[in-house]
Amino acid sequence: MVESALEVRGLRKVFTRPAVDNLDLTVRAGELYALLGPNGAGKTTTLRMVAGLTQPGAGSIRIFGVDALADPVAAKRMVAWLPDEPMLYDKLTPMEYLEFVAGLWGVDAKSARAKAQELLEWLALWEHRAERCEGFSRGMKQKAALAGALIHDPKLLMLDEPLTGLDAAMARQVKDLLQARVEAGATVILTTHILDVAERMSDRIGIIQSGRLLAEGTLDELRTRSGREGRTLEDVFLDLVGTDAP
Ligand SMILES: Nc1ncnc2c1ncn2[C@@H]1O[C@H](COP(=O)(O)OP(=O)(O)OP(=O)(O)O)[C@@H](O)[C@H]1O
Repeated sequence: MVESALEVRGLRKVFTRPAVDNLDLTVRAGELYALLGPNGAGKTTTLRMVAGLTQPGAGSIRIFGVDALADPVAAKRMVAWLPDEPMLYDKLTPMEYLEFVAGLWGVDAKSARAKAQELLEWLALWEHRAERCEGFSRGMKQKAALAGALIHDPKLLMLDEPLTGLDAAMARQVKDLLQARVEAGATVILTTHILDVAERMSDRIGIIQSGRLLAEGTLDELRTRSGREGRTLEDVFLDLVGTDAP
């Protein structure tokens, strides 16, 4: 049986209204899972609960079998979370930033430097390794933050809108890196409003609306479910959620 990277059951979070409402999700180990939904559907809130950044009102979260609510420290060691507007220590160079983050995770200095070099090369930041991040473009900062999220080799990587605001070349670098992580055995969950990206990159897709799961499966399974064989993910998505833009 394939081990689940993530099992969310009956997850609930209420602010003034329910943002996540009795949500079930299953993400298999080693897949790239796209979590889609209209604005305000509850995607970020869900992933923030999985990352241990906000407490659910009800429900359970298991990460590689570990109960994330009962044992948050063990769960967090396996997880990386990249928000849509990540925070960077601007006064540091990317190399210093990565060494700093690696230190927080207890990665030894030699492995940290090797890993940092590998990530910065992947993301075309190696030639900027000695420059302070404060002079970086938004896309370069986003890539440096992604490298920081990967420095401890998380088994489960969750990214909120990782490609938004990136030009074509930078988006390609990030997509290639994520795909390489999946090929190396990691599990990736990303949210995106760019449905072409979800269509091309993901193994499976979950669509949520008003905090509830509308559908989950491969693109073909979603097509069959919505009676839209041969159609694009955009057609299927709009059918399932109604006319809301993604
Ligand atoms: N800290 C908060 N306080 C109050 N309401 C919140 C808070 N965070 C999120 N919400 C509300 O919860 C709902 C779900 O928001 P969330 O950010 O999870 O949606 P999303 O699917 O990620 O949306 P988007 O695609 O626009 O980023 C929204 O109605 C939002 O206004």
